[in-house]
Amino acid sequence: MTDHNRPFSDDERAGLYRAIYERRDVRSQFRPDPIPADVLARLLSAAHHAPSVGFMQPWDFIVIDSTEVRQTVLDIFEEENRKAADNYSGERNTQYKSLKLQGILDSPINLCITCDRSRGGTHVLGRNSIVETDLFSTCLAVQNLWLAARAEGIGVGWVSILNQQKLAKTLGLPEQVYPLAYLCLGYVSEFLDQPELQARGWRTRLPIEKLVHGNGWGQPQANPELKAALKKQERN
Ligand SMILES: Cc1cc2c(cc1C)N(C[C@H](O)[C@H](O)[C@H](O)COP(=O)(O)O)c1[nH]c(=O)[nH]c(=O)c1N2
Repeated sequence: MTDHNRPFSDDERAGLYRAIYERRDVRSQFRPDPIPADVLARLLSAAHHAPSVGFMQPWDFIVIDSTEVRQTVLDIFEEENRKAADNYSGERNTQYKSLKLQGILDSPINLCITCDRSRGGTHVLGRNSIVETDLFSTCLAVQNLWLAARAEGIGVGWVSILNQQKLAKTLGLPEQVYPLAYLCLGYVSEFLDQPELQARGWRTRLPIEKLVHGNGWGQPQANPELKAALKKQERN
């Protein structure tokens, strides 16, 4: 057996699940200390090893440390966030406005992960019927980076309350390049033990057994062993 085919040890497996369950979207707990270049390089490499349709690798990574650029993005956020608040009225509006939904200037690095929709030419293997597969692939790069960051003790916060055209212009993106994820990265004072939105009473995690169906939408999952095992998996 070659080395890379060896089974994961119990500790290795536990480490992977720990990163998955203890990963958090971070906005309030960033510390300003810089991320060393070799650590950032490991995160970017983890992202670059995500699966992609037809091995398209449609992503680019724009590493932003300029305060000026980050301030411009924060201004875009503030404008969009004011509009977003209008979706709620009464107590929910007050609650929405009390949420911190970005850490653009609190974090030392912002990272825009883009998707070049034309990479790989006019036809990419596997992207014949579902053209959005390039976007899906780029999301997987985001998740790889997010999990690797957690293992490195680095928090990541995704900021999507942004006008994409204004963001693209700020970053000088070519026409065919889509700003898929705007992320804030930095070491943190703590990782919360549950999603911040749940801790703040906005929304709770849905029970997994309600989300696992049988052989079609809405059909009950009949396997009692799976049902019992899912129940055991429930956590914050
Ligand atoms: C595509 C996308 C976009 C956003 C997010 C996530 C994703 C996947 N999330 C983070 C989101 O609120 C968070 O993931 C959930 O609340 C669950 O919390 P944990 O990630 O488990 O901590 C997020 N958070 C935030 O404060 N501002 C934002 O604009 C966004 N936007």
